[in-house]
Amino acid sequence: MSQHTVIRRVTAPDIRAKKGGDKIVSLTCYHAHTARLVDPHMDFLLVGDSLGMVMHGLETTVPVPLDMMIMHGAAVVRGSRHALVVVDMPFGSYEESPAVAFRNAARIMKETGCGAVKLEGGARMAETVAFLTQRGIPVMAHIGLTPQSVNMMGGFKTQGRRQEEWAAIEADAAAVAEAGAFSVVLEGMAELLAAKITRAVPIPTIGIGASAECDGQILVLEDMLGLSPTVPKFVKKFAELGAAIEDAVKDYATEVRARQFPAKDHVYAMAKPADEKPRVTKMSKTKPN
Ligand SMILES: Nc1nc(=O)c2c([nH]1)NC[C@@H]1CN(c3ccc(C(=O)N[C@@H](CCC(=O)O)C(=O)O)cc3)CN21
Ligand SMILES: CC(C)C(=O)C(=O)O
Ligand SMILES: [Mg+2]
Repeated sequence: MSQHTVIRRVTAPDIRAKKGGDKIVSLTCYHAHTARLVDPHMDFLLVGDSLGMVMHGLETTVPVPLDMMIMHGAAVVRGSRHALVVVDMPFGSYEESPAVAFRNAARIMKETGCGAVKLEGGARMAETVAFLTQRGIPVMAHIGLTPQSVNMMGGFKTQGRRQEEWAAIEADAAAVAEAGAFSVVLEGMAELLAAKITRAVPIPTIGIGASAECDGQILVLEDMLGLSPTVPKFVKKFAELGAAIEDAVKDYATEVRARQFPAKDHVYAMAKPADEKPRVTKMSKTKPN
């Protein structure tokens, strides 16, 4: 074998094949440097439209433009090499018709190099899911709490906590599976409903606020790292990076004001007269990619 082992990226069919097997693990990822760190440990990376809220300070995902998804999607593809990259289709880029959805999904695939797209909606989007998958675009569906419908739901509200809501959500899951989605995100729904859907559909379910009964799990990276100012109840913080960043920033400010930084190690001396070649300054690398 050569020194550089060729790593084949995870594909949408690889994820599909995990139904009922090993857990599928994923996180959202919005840019290249976090992708590099997260990628080796994930089955897929989602460039979620939550990036509009998390990275750009928007109040909902509704205003997120297609170009924003493409710019961050391309960065995540460049920063990763193992995991499947899935890019969210933003509000307004796919609902109008299957043809519009195909045009925009194709742009996302061509301009980012991602391996699949995700869109929100169940039965009402099934025709579009079929249209895209029949034309070469793997689709992850997303049902339950669908944040792009926040203005119809009257807030980010947990779904399926009353039995009478179940039939419609179960029908959504069945419809996107039948239409050819390779997996489906179940967001913000009662545990018993997520369990029932996971048993019923032939494609893997990816839970967020939907219990451990799903075939896989996803969280927003910044939420589990402790970087988001507020998080939904379903988030567990695996680190407190917000506090760590604040500590580092305070230390920097203190040292600059105390004239302790920059110190000797951080400054350039004059070139010696004998030096002919101009010196090339390289940024130090912490880890080879
Ligand atoms: N940072 C971040 N994390 C997310 O998980 C996330 C986003 N942003 N933006 C897009 C959607 C919106 N999401 C949200 C946002 C808020 C709640 C929330 O406040 N839930 C309430 C329960 C509300 C109810 O059931 O009535 C909670 O207490 O957790 C849930 C999901 C999930 N997604
Ligand atoms: C929360 C996940 C599933 C998502 O759609 C996003 O981050 O936009
Ligand atoms: Mg999303």
